[in-house]
Formats: sequence, C-alpha cells, structure tokens
Amino acid sequence: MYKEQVQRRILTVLVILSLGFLSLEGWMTWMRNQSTQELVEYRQTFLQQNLSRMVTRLGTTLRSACSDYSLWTQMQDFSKKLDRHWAKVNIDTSLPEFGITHTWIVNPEYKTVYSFIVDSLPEFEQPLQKDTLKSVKGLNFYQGFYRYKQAIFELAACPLHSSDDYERLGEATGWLVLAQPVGEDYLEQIALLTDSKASIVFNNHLSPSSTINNPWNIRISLPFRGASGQPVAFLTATTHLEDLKKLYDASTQLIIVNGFSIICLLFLTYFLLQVWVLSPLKQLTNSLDKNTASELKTLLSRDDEYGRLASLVNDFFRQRDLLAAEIQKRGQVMDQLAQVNLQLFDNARLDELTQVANRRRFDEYLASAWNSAISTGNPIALLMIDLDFFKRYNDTLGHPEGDDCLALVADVFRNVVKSRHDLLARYGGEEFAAILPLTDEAGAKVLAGRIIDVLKQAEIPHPGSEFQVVTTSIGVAACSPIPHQNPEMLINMADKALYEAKRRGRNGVVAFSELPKTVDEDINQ
Ligand SMILES: Nc1nc2c(ncn2[C@@H]2O[C@H](COP(=O)(O)OP(=O)(O)OP(=O)(O)O)[C@@H](O)[C@H]2O)c(=O)[nH]1
Repeated sequence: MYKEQVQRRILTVLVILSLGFLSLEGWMTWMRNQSTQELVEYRQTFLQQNLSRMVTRLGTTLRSACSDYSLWTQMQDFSKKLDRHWAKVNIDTSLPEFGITHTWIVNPEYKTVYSFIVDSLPEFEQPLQKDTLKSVKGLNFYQGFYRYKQAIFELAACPLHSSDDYERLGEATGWLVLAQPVGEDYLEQIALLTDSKASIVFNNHLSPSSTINNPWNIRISLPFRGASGQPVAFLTATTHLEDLKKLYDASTQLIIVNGFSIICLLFLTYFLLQVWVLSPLKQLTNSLDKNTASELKTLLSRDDEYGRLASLVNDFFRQRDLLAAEIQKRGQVMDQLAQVNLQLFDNARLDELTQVANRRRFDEYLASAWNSAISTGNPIALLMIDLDFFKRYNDTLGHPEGDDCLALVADVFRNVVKSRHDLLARYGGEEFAAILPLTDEAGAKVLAGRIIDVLKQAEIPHPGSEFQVVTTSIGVAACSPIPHQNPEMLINMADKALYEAKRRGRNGVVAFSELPKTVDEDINQ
C-alpha cells in the first residue's frame, strides 16, 4: 500500500500557510495594541503636561488677583446664584482635538485652602460693599459662605473666560472655586450683611484622583497648591479617546475579516487542489492499481496534462494487453515445440520396427537405474531375451516376415513387461532385454518364466523350429551394485546365463546364480 504523499504535502503547505497567516494576524494585533497603547500614553503625558502648565499659570494669576481683592460686593447676588453644583466647575479648554474636559474640584477638607487665600484676602472686619468685586485684573470673583459637615467655609469663585490671562489655554470657560474654613462669628457677620443664613451641602465633592478609569477615558487630577505647598484645589482633566477607540475597533474588525478571509482562501485553495490535482491523480493511481483502463474514462476526455497522462496510461494498457496476447501465443508455440522435441527425443530412443526402446535408451536407462540402485542399496535385475532359431525363420519364411515376427513378439513381451519401473528394449537384431529395477533374481526369474509362457501361448508359427512356434531363451542376472561397479558386469552376467539357456536346449530360463562357480569368478575379474 502506497502513502498518499501528495495530499499530505499539500495539506502540510496549507497548514504552514495557515500558521504563517495566523502569526501575521497575531503580529498585526500586537502592533495595533502597541501603537494604541503608545497613543494613549502620549495623550496622557500631553494632558499631564498641559494641566501642570495650567495649574502654574492659574496659581500665579489668582495669587496676583487676590492680592488686589479689597472690596466685597455682589455678595448677595452671588449667594443667590450659587447652586449645589458650584463645587464642580467645568472648564472647556483649548484641546479640542483630544476632546479634553477639565474639572476644578475644591476639597473643603484641606485646611491649607485657608493658608493659600489668607495672604490675599482682605480683613474680615472690612465692610463689604456692593459692586467692588466685579473685576480684578480681568477676573471676576464671587464669594459665599457655606456650611459643610458642621464646618463653615468661605468660597471664592472665579469664572474663567477666553479673554483672560489663560487665553493660551484656548477657550476657557467655567469657574475656579477656592475654599477656606471660617468661624461661626464670621458667618454671622456676613449673614448680617447679606441678610441671609446661607448654607449648602457640599455633596458634589469628588476625591482627587489620577486614573485611567477605562482605556478610552483618561482622567487626570493635579493639585493646585497653596503658598505652603499644600494642595488647595484639584484640576481634573478627562479626555475621551473615541477617535482612537474607533480606530482600534476598525483595526480589530480588519484583523478578524482578514483572518476569516485567509481561512476561507485556504479552504478554497484546498478544495480547488482537491478538484484539479488530487482527484484526477487518484483516478490515475486507482486505474494503475486496479490494472484496468476503465477508471480512465472521464480523464481521457480532458485536454490537459491529465488527459495526456490518461491517454499514455491507456496506450500502455493496450500495448501491455497486446504483448500479453503475444506472449501467450508464443507460449503455446513453445509448448508445441516442447512436445515435438519430446516426441523427437522419444523417437530417437524408440526402435522403429518393434516400437520398444532402442539400444541408446537401454544404455541410458540402465546407467540411471544402476546409479539409483547403488545409492539406495536396492537390487536390480536384467533379462537378456534371445529368440530361438531366428536365422531359420528368415531363411524359411523370408526376411520381411522375420521383421513382422519381431514386431509381433515385441507386442507380446510388452504385455508382460509393463511395470512402471521396468524397461523393455530391443538390444540388437532378434535379441531383446528387460531392465528390472528394485527386482532381485527370484523376481526376475518369475517374470522371465511368464515371458516364455506367454510367447508360447501366442503360438506364432515357426516352421524351422523344433518347437514349431516362436520361442525364446532368457538369461537372468541380478545384483545389488556397489560404487565403482559398472552395469557392464550385469550385462555380462545375463549374457552368460543366456548362453547357458541356449546350451541347455533353448525355450527356457537360466539364472546367473545357477551357473558353475568358475563363470562367476570370470565375471568378477
Ligand atoms: N528378419 C530379420 N531378421 C533378423 C533381424 N536381426 C537379426 N536377424 C536375424 O536373426 C538371425 C540370428 O541368427 P543366429 O544369431 O544365428 O541365431 P539363431 O538362428 O536365432 O539361433 P539361436 O539364437 O542359437 O537359437 C540372423 O539370421 C539374423 O539375420 C531383423 O531385424 N529382421
């Protein structure tokens, strides 16, 4: 089974691209956060610096204004005008691009307020006069006395205008409010003057703070210090970074849309690769796997590289089929040739007249059976079969009849010598031989006797023979050969026995073992 490497590689590339793009997205997000953070910090710093500058300038100017403060006028009007929101005064300064709002907050709990104002306030005993506190160096001041948590405060409020000394801060409108605790008696004096007992709950009090209460709303408070260096008021500025927030949200959206688009793009890429590359590739490999061109049908109609490839594979299959048919045909021819060869081989080892094995086949088979007997230790026997008075047969009946007789006798012998291991051969002329592997002398003698009997029963007429029918004499020899002995020995033994059978009157069987001892010695010499 092969591995689908192409698909795996494409997926790997797509995964790497995804990771790359996601890293890019991460980097973009980080950069966005970083630059936003820098902008926020920049604005914060700017705000802080600006506030510091304002506090310094306001302090200087107020100090100078308060030093000229000599008349208490419009007290009653001011008291009436004050509402409970007086303590929180908005100053719209010149930072429109940042949308900064400043808020002055007076903290009555700071006793130092008094120490700041005391240098510049007139004596309390000084009679208050109307319309004298209208303007001091371009600044209008109002004053009131109020009660807060059992304490009484004197409050000075300074409206801020764009035309005043803070014009460098831009359009500045609102109030600066300062406070100092005062005694009951002082209040009573004022009440007498104003004919009213004013009191107000300082409920809009805010604690000074310097926080960024959310990323898009910076609030900074700076202390407004009195002569002794203690904070007497706080200038609070807030800026709403809506523009930055919009930018931030837009970039977030962009990053999300980008990420989504990239993922969609990668999926689309994979889909297209699947359709254009992998699917036809699979068809091709399937076709080659299944070893058939049937899978190539749809590919063959294409006019691109896959169509060409499919056509080449198709050609390859066709040529392979042709080649296979050719190989099969040649195989058949080879089989036929082998059969002919076998036939030729057999023919070369067949006696034409009698259709039994010829002398060459006899020699080959005897050698092979002999070696096999040596290696297995089994016995092997040999019959030498010689027709009796055959010269006379030829002489009386003619040579052609002699041939027919030999063929007839061979048929008779073949019916007797028919064991799978035995071989009947024409040894030469009118002499036959039978090689009998795995047979000892006794067994061989039995078979030889049967040959004699069957031939006699065949009753082939032989006018020249004293038996009147064709008969044969058989010499039998058998042994269990050992290495270095050769089959000629067995032939000689059978020959000797045959000679003895002839000598004893023919038409009979003589075994080599029946011969006198001297013959045996001759053979072994
Ligand atoms: N027709 C024919 N005769 C053959 C053939 N081969 C050998 N002969 C004859 O067989 C005869 C053998 O004669 P001999 O060797 O004298 O032996 P015999 O006449 O059979 O006498 P004994 O063997 O002693 O019984 C010869 O006359 C050969 O010509 C053959 O193929 N065809």
